[in-house]
Amino acid sequence: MDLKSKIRVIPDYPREGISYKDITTLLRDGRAFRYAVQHLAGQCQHKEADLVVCPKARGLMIGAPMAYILGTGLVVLRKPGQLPGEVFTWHYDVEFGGDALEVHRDAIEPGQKVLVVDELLATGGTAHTAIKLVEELGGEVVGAAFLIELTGLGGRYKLRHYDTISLVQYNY
Ligand SMILES: O=P(O)(O)OC[C@H]1O[C@H](OP(=O)(O)OP(=O)(O)O)[C@H](O)[C@@H]1O
Ligand SMILES: Nc1ncnc2[nH]cnc12
Repeated sequence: MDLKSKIRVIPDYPREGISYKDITTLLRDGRAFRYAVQHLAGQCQHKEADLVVCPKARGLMIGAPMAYILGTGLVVLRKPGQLPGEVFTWHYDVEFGGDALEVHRDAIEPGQKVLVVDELLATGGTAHTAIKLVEELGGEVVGAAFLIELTGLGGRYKLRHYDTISLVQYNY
């Protein structure tokens, strides 16, 4: 299936110069959604991860069904102030500006094998933060998987010490 044809590209959103990759058009197409998640999960099966860890909002849209297919647990990284338990916080920069993510301190057991999943890899700031949070808690990152990769923004280099896969690539 041509997944690229299911993703809507919106120029100059959320601000001038950003070419926004809108996955809502893929998500509302049942066949495309299932195909994308099954294919990404298929490429990660051999990792034998214990957990999928994904950043809030759009990462969860891909990470949750991936975890379901892989039979792993699911840990969600949230914006500050949205997790009720004791948290660990990490600040980072993204294509659209700065941000921070939090994880529950007891969400990952030392030695657990973790697959980081997000819908899109751009600068790699978000995924790198996810990796740092996992490692801070003693987890072992066995790979990073993305639906979309923007190849011109250096994300893959930022994650160069980790096995990184993506289903659909754009230069920018
Ligand atoms: O590689 P990066 O430069 O870090 O960019 C990629 C991140 O940007 C988007 O998240 P966003 O912060 O817009 O949040 P959302 O998922 O909550 O919409 C996207 O979902 C990735 O997590
Ligand atoms: N160009 C882009 N399109 C959609 N989501 C993004 N997150 C970071 N960069 C993005």
